[in-house]
Amino acid sequence: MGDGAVDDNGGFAVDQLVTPWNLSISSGHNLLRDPHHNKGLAFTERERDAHYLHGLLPPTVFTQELQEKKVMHLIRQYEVPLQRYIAMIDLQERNERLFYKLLVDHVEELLPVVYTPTVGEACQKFGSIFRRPQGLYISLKDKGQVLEVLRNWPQRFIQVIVVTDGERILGLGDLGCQGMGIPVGKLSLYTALGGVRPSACLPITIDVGTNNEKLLNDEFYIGLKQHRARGEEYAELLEEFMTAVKRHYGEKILVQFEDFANHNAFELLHKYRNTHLVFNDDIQGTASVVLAGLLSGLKLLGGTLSDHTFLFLGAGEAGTGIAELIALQISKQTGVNVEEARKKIWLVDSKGLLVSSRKETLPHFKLPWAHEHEPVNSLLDAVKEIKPTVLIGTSGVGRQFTQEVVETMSSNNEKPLIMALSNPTSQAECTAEEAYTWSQGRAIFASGSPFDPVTYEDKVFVPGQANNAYIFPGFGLGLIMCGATRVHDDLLLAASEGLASQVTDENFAKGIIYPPYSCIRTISAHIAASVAAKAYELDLASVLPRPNDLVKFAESCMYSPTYPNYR
Ligand SMILES: NC(=O)C1=CN([C@@H]2O[C@H](COP(=O)(O)OP(=O)(O)OC[C@H]3O[C@@H](n4cnc5c(N)ncnc54)[C@H](OP(=O)(O)O)[C@@H]3O)[C@@H](O)[C@H]2O)C=CC1
Ligand SMILES: CC(=O)C(=O)O
Ligand SMILES: [Mg+2]
Repeated sequence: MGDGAVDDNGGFAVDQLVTPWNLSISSGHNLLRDPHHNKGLAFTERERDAHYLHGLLPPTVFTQELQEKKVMHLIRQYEVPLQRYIAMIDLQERNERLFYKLLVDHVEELLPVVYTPTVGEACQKFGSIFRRPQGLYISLKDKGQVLEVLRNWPQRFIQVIVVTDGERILGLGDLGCQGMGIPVGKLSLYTALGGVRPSACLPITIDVGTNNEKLLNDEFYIGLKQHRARGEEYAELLEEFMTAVKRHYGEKILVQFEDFANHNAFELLHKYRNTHLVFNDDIQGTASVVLAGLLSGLKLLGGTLSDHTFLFLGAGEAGTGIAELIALQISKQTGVNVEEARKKIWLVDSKGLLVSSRKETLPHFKLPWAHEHEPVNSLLDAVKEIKPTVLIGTSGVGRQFTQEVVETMSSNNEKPLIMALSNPTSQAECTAEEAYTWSQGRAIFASGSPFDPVTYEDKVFVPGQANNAYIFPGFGLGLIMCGATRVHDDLLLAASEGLASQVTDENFAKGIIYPPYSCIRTISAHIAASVAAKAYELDLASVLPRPNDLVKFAESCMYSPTYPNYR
């Protein structure tokens, strides 16, 4: 340091270059600031001796259970969901294991906080609640250097990437760079619900601009202030990203595409499904969770899948993805070809029922569903014409299942199965209360975001939560633990069967078609085992020899958030 370099600005002149050095082994103050190793007041006396912590903490020593009780008490005092979300993110950044302990032990209470619906609001207000950056941002400015950007991430051993470009965040539309809340939230579920180690999870947002004018005009917007790149410019950045990911992390890195707009989502899945271990949660994970609900729902409805008629409101990623998996399952069960099986499934988009006379103007992913029929413009008319036994909402638009729609479903069916899958809660096609009331307590109902139980004529109805969060953590764990190299549709069917197998007679007696989230770790282990078993059968697994008991193996692979003892 030369003469004159020192001033009152922290000891350095403002224009002096300084090396941001750090110690490599955490101890003392650094240990308390390291969220991966920090235990806060739970450091024991011995650990405080060994790691120079005396004086840096108040003298009391808490158990992890007491810490957990204290933080839950604190979080419950916040009435505004976003405050709870911020408290949880703060905890994650301060003490990662305590964060996951809370999430594992209070999953039903905290899922709506770190995931839908609150994560939607967090993304909308991301700029104002943004504290420390989470996840990795790759923008158009990084073109030509994506590999170098990946190398900046502190962890080298990564097993799962969840990536978004922010264009279709839940049913909230284009939130650009603020969509980062989604990969962060999804990956915290990978750990809490599926047991994948947090250090092996990498949330990524690809910023190619946004077409959200409000964000473009917001001086505090954190992303690129330009309209979205399309066509070749977009494809080139994604190609560079996918190549760099495989080069840096190897063949078996799982890439989960999340909340891309459908014009890119189908293309990316199609392009990379034969070269990478990729999976689109909105198309495939949603399909698997809904099929599981239908498989278990048949116990209440009666008949086989092929005895039913399905009508969707929304013919995008979720709608056509679910429809295709149902058709595949019907085809496998009955031996009819998939084209024939599709005839039991109808979809309505923003312009009405998909019918053959619209074929000229439909994108490729809707074409298989343009059946022979007169044009039908409204959902209500479609319900009257098609007489579905199952009605599924994947439109991203709230309150489309009107009283008349639900009443028509109920007059055609003793037990109408109604799923309002759109997220967050504001976009649900109907509420649980509406479904039970308008069907006079006869509907079997599930929604994408959670609803509280409803009392109708003195009877309590517990709605199911048909959310891909049931599937992707266990599905990903299954792929990782057997070293799968590609995702095959049969693995999705296996995941559905794994989930459906976890619904108990006690659940059925209450009219529930999904098992409670409180058992999610066991459920995930069964899903993982079912997926891995299928991967071994299809020769897609590379971890050999095949473990005999795949459920036990899955459980043994799961991360535990209990504190370790430090030497
Ligand atoms: N519960 C869960 O696990 C999941 C829920 N979702 C939710 O599903 C919703 C849709 O997602 P996704 O499929 O990816 O979105 P897409 O944008 O791919 O598809 C939306 C579809 O809804 C149609 N639509 C929009 N408005 C209307 C309307 N007023 N009437 C009829 N149809 C309409 C669109 O029609 P058009 O094609 O004509 O534009 C399109 O076909 C989102 O809210 C998302 O949060 C998604 C994945 C998982
Ligand atoms: C749940 C989910 O993936 C979605 O709403 O997009
Ligand atoms: Mg999604």
